[in-house]
Amino acid sequence: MTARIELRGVTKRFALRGRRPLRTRDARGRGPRPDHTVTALDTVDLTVADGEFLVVVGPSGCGKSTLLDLVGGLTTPTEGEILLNGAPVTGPGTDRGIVFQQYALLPWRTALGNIEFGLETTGLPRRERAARARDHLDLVGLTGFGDRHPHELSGGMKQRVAIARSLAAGPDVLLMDEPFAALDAQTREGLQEELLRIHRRTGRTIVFITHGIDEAVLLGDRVVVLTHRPGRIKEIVPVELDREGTDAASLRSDPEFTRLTHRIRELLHDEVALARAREREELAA
Ligand SMILES: Nc1ncnc2c1ncn2[C@@H]1O[C@H](COP(=O)(O)OP(=O)(O)OP(=O)(O)O)[C@@H](O)[C@H]1O
Repeated sequence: MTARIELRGVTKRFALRGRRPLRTRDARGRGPRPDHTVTALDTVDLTVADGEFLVVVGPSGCGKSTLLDLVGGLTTPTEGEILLNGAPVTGPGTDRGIVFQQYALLPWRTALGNIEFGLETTGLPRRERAARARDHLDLVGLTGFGDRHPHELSGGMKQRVAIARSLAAGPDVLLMDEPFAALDAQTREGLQEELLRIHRRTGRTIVFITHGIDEAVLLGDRVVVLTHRPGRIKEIVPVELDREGTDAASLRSDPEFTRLTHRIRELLHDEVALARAREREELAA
């Protein structure tokens, strides 16, 4: 297995500036004591293989977005290190594309213009940029919509443009933070299939965050289940479904699909309850 991304003992703590300290217990349960930091992630070790589709699930506030931001170089670990292609991550780079829940498209630019935007810092000649943007518009199934502005596109189309923009810059890794969460169920299902197709065609490494257990099993080669905060790896569930030539509806009716969703739901159940209890404790403190 060639490692594309490696997290080694990654801990991330945030300072609670201008906020009441949390009252936390130490690892032995001693306390609670006032704590002026919040530990989002605690000693996370994780390797993502080249070309892998890795999905991360966990209760709200357990550090999923933090994990993605760290790999994206938008923030730095408090302890530990993150390697991309064997080299430490020191900041953002065109080798990683990020897609958020909100499309973050430029409203004054067309779909093609938005895709090209990601290429403007690459030094590619203009004509090549235009050709590459068009290829990626086709890749996400938006041929013919290149001249539309974001307000003329549906939510699903906007997210396709955002995915195309991220892919056009030729990243090794696509980081996706709940990219389909704001979409209606039908659009989401369409985009899930589209993303699987794109993954097959491009062989890119994808790290994908979701709250959807179905979505996790449908898309992931492995599903990482995080504990409640501070996020630690609770379990990594391998998904061995034969997706080749199978549509999402057939996959969903596969008994193995049901077994896997059940397993992940079980793993999450206690963590969600513990996360809620912690929220209540912190509010009351
Ligand atoms: N910049 C920051 N400053 C202080 N605390 C932060 C900061 N960013 C995140 N946190 C805290 O770190 C913890 C993890 O946040 P994060 O957004 O990574 O969780 P998440 O699992 O993505 O949550 P959700 O599922 O609700 O999106 C939370 O308690 C959050 O309040």
